[in-house]
Amino acid sequence: MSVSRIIRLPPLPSIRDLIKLYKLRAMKELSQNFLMEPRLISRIVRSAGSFKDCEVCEVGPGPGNITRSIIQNMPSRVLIIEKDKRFTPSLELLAESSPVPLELIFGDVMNFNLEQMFNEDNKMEWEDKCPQIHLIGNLPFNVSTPLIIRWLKAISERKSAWRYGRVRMTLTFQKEVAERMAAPIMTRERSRLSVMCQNWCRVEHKFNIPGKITIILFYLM
Ligand SMILES: C[S@@+](CC[C@H](N)C(=O)[O-])C[C@H]1O[C@@H](n2cnc3c(N)ncnc32)[C@H](O)[C@@H]1O
Repeated sequence: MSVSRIIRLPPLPSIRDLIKLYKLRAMKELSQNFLMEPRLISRIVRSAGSFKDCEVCEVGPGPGNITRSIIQNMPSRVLIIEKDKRFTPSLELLAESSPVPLELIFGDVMNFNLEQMFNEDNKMEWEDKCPQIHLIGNLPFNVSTPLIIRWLKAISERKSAWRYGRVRMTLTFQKEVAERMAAPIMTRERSRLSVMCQNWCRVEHKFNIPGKITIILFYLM
């Protein structure tokens, strides 16, 4: 007998319907832009690897489209950090129907310390295997680059989420920025950003999304 590896969510209105119902227009001034294609969303989540029994923290869930797919991949717990309170009803609805604990935090991820956010039982020694914790997010470009620089500093100090060990991250970046992050030595794209990222992480370019977005998985060295 084959066992399904995807959790089925109870029937929920589609994200498209929720956006209409709660008038969640993407605000261009906040660089908001929602991914609507289910196959693309599930490809992003799959590219992060297995979430089974992991604590997953998603930054910038918006109406919750990536969040739904994360939940379906059987994590032990999901934390979401969102700046824009307009998404409250849509995210609360998802939290109510989620078969795994889903905790909403409203705030700016740039001011957020992930030091106490995860289960102490998931803590690993740095040299040991990666902990069952994953960070994921499709953030606006004006946030994702300063955020990764901030997180690289936290990694170097083994602070914030990296107090729990070599926590993996799957994030989206503007294509040109991603190319610089992943650039091998002696290439045109090689830059200070390449050195900073690759000093601390194994940078894996996963795939490009039409519209100049690139998915990058960071494994820590
Ligand atoms: C590009 S949209 C992506 C929405 C959704 N995850 C998707 O992929 O369709 C970025 C999301 O990040 C949120 N956001 C932007 N800046 C943020 C910040 N500093 N802290 C937390 N969330 C932020 C926005 O409100 C928005 O919901």
